[in-house]
Amino acid sequence: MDGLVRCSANYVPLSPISFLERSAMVYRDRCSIVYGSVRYTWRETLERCKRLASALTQLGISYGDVVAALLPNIPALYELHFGVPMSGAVLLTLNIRHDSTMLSVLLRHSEAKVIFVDFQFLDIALGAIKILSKTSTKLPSIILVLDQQSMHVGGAVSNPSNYLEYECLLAKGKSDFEVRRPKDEWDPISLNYTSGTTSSPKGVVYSHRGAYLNSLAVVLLSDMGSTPVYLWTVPMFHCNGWCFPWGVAAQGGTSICLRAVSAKDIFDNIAKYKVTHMGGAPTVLNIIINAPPSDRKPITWKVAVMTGGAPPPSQVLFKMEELGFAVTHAYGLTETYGPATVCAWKPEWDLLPADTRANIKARQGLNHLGLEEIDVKDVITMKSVPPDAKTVGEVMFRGNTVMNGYWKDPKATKEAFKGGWYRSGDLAVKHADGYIELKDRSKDIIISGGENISTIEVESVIFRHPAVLEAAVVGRPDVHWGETPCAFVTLKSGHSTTSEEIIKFCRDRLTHYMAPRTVVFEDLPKTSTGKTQKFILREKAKAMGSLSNKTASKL
Ligand SMILES: Nc1ncnc2c1ncn2[C@@H]1O[C@H](COP(=O)(O)OP(=O)(O)OP(=O)(O)O)[C@@H](O)[C@H]1O
Repeated sequence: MDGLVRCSANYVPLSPISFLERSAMVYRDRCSIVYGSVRYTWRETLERCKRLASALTQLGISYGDVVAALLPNIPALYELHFGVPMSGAVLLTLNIRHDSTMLSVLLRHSEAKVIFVDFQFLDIALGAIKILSKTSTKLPSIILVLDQQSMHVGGAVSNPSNYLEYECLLAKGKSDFEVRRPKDEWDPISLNYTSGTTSSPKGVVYSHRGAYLNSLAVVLLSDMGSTPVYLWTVPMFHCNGWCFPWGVAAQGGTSICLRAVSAKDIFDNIAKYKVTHMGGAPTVLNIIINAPPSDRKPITWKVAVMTGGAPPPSQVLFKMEELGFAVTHAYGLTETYGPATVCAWKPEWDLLPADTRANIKARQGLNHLGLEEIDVKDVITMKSVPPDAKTVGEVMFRGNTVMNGYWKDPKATKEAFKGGWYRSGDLAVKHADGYIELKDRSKDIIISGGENISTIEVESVIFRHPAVLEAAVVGRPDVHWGETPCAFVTLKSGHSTTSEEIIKFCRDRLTHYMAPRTVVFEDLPKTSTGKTQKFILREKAKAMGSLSNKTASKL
């Protein structure tokens, strides 16, 4: 249209940096971060983040450089979510459960210039740098985070090799540093490697714009008003803590940081700080509902919990509500900045029986406000599947909260966006109300005698058995059926059962071909983001050999 202009008065690149700047004005003397006896206000957090950004530029960090962090959920990691982008750089949050070899692969691939290392993980980081040094001369500089709080609690923490220490680095920075804003809102703000559940981790690039939009979307979908109290039970290294470091800042909330997560810590901190919001994969919910009575404290106000990252069994949702938590179910991938859908709750469902409500809530729902569209499509024709709750297709996403692409991997990026949609690799059905329900990851689905078996469906039935703590189902190769369902089950402490009983329990509730034919009792291997590593279980099932060789092929 004639006469209209895009200029600095009406167009500013979106960036979550502005959330912090605003909160430092609006909520200046309110508490931003609590970590044991450490406390900051929003004014102090802005000042510390500016000092951090300034100090990084003094180290030679500039636009587009990667700055890595190997830190648990402590204040430094929260500050890096702002300080690094304020220096123009890209934040890479590394999984603290990686070993030196994996870390060296990610540091090489990302070309990180600096790495912030928690004192607990220094040996792992040094191991990674040693491996890197065999093939590269460009090694990241280490900034050691000594963590004052753990020094108080744990006693001796030293800095033997005199690495530059985090607080000393901040002291060198200027508090009046002029923040480097993104030149374009599509500029990268962070780099997140996927969990590596199904293959090697892939480097996913988030933009300032996407981070801004997803942060506001998670605030809205979790009903977060101003000044929430957020308990950090989601790892900030996973999809930037589902965008909550930025989202909580937008609302001037207080972050309660935790170095590690246990049932006791969760209940104690909820009670002590009157927590209003938290999040976690279904494994975290499982920790809560199975907490020993001595660790529990009554929940007498609404604590909103967002769950996602893996399918939450309806039984787990049911028990959480019984304890008084208000659970929101979201679904997404690293490639969608974490949460991308929400099982948006409708008031009329409140009147339904509790188990029906839990079944409804176990569905993954529809796109949140920040995402343009989600669909379940036939991968060949790209047509939407009918909303019949039966036809399975692939979940696909389109919108402003889908990644920019994979870091230094144009081929994989092109492949992921084939057909104009981001292809998730997840299989789902669509219900009559449009809500989607995940059935499996395409790599996990079992095909037995030509029939598809949703492992999520079988697992949710096993979960209902009173002795079962956790369950994962994989395909066991079979000469006759192709595959048969094989369940790996962890029992609750003090409980016992048999394979036959679990099989019968499933056969009473599922069509026979879906019920497991093998049951193994053991602890499930997990990624640090709480996902079961099914590839390890598949290897175990493969090693067992075919059942049909040994028994008559009768389902
Ligand atoms: N609410 C949910 N319900 C069911 N599954 C979920 C939910 N949220 C996430 N997931 C699963 O987690 C996957 C995304 O995981 P993430 O991006 O952390 O890494 P990953 O896919 O496990 O790792 P990799 O791609 O390296 O194998 C989704 O594709 C989906 O299978």
